[in-house]
Amino acid sequence: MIAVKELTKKYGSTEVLHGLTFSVPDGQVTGFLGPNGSGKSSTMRCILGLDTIGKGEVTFNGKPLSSYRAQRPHIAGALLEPTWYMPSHSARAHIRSIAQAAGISQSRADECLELVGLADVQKRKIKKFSLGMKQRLGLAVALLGDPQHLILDEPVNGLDPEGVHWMRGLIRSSAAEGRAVLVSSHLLHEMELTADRLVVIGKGSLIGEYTMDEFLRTGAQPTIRMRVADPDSFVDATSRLDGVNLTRQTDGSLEFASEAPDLDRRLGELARDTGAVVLEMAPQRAGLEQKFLDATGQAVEYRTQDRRGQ
Ligand SMILES: Nc1ncnc2c1ncn2[C@@H]1O[C@H](COP(=O)(O)OP(=O)(O)OP(=O)(O)O)[C@@H](O)[C@H]1O
Repeated sequence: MIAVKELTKKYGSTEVLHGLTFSVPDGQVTGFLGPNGSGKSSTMRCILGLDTIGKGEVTFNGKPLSSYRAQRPHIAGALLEPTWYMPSHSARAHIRSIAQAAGISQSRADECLELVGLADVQKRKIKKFSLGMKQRLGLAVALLGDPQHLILDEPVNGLDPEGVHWMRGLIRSSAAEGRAVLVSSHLLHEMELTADRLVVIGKGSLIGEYTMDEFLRTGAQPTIRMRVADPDSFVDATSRLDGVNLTRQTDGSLEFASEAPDLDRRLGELARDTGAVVLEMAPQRAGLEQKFLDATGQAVEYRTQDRRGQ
């Protein structure tokens, strides 16, 4: 487990992380979300000891990363941006030199290239690699030490749909094997499919730490969308229901929201009692994107101007 406690970070005299505390438990994927400039990359660099920390501490299984010395590649693997490489080196030369410096066997380096699907192009110069191939190579390097903790900054950047699908599988299986995985992404739908839990930050401060279900449920009224054959008469009948808010949608469907947990049963019984022909009935839940915008609305540093001035 990675534990981040009261982490502060300054660039010059400007403090950009203000006492962040959160954890990245084993066996789960923790998504790391925040608007642009909120401090995700800085936090990841501090966790890995690549940037100096102001106050606070970061521990891996209860100990600072610096105390692991030679075992370090087995404790933490990371894919950060930008990945350092020599353009004229082949993928194989690149990963083999890093493996050698870390005391890891050449055969493990080859195995990692295989794992990320680069075995066939291992002799090609990295300068000829696409962004997605460089991401795969960066991941191969992160996996070299078969680390217990994985830290991935925007890992699906530049990947095509097949690559995104593959990366999701790799992240999920890494956690399923017991690793603690911290992953940032701007692709919120992707995060919804990949992460078990979320750490959300804004302007260098923690907004919250949630399970994915908790985050998607918070603040939302249960809502059900219905399509019925004769919406007008069904709308009249719904005046019998207490505490239910109705919104008529432009496509003719009806959206019912209520704090009551038995909204689906009440609507179903009403349809039965009034003989309404139900064409569709489905619970709605706010997606991660809407939840993210709601949670971080006050903490956005760089906001797009709405051209309509609204
Ligand atoms: N090397 C640096 N020197 C000075 N300020 C920096 C440096 N790196 C980051 N910052 C500042 O620290 C703050 C956090 O930046 P950081 O890159 O960590 O955010 P982020 O959440 O990763 O952003 P994004 O989503 O856009 O990648 C920003 O205000 C940024 O301008």
